[in-house]
Amino acid sequence: MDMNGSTIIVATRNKGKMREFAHALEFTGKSVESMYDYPDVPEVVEDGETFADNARKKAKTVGDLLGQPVLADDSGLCVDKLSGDPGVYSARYAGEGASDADNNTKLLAELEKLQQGEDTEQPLLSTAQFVCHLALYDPATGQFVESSGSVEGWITSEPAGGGGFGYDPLFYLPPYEKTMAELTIEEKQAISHRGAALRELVDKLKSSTNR
Ligand SMILES: O=c1nc[nH]c2c1ncn2[C@H]1C[C@H](O)[C@@H](COP(=O)(O)OP(=O)(O)OP(=O)(O)O)O1
Ligand SMILES: [Mg+2]
Repeated sequence: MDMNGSTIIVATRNKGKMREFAHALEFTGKSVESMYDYPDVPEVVEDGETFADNARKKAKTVGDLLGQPVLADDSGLCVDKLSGDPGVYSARYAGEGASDADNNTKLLAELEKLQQGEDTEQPLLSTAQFVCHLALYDPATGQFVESSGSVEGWITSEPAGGGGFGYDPLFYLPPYEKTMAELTIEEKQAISHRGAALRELVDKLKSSTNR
């Protein structure tokens, strides 16, 4: 994969993801661009059945349009007591155009419904995983380089923290006794699904260019 350009284009409009990519890719010395730098690129319909399908679709659609390598991230939250929901529907769990706050409210409502009738009220409602799939697509070759990562935690009924984005305030990490939203960006990067996927992708790119 030819990544010798001076920019890395990420096919996202999520400002929380953008912050994390800019931070994680700072070491490359390249500028990290998002779809806010390419306002004419249309929204890609995320109709895949898996995170991988959606990540590939976003990278390929935007990469073919711009004629440059493009990185895409498809990610979400899989909650065990909800049989893996919201999964690939995480961004629109509370409906099309839902805000993070709307989605968080919906998630707690669904889990609290399941708790009705239980006499013990405890804040940790279910185990859950954040999952991230990355796809880097080069239109010059039609090739993809892909990676993925996940992190295990609990959904808490007591939201906390102002960092991160999305479901982070509800994602409790017992080893830290904190939610993901209470971690610094460095701490989140070190343990998160996206951090793990990014490290795997960078390793793959390094070993392919050193061959
Ligand atoms: O680290 C995370 N911390 C908290 N929440 C997260 C995280 N990572 C993904 N999530 C949630 C946010 C959104 O509800 C969905 C991603 O949906 P996803 O389609 O991949 O992203 P998006 O629509 O926000 O932006 P875009 O498609 O332009 O990259 O999962
Ligand atoms: Mg999306």
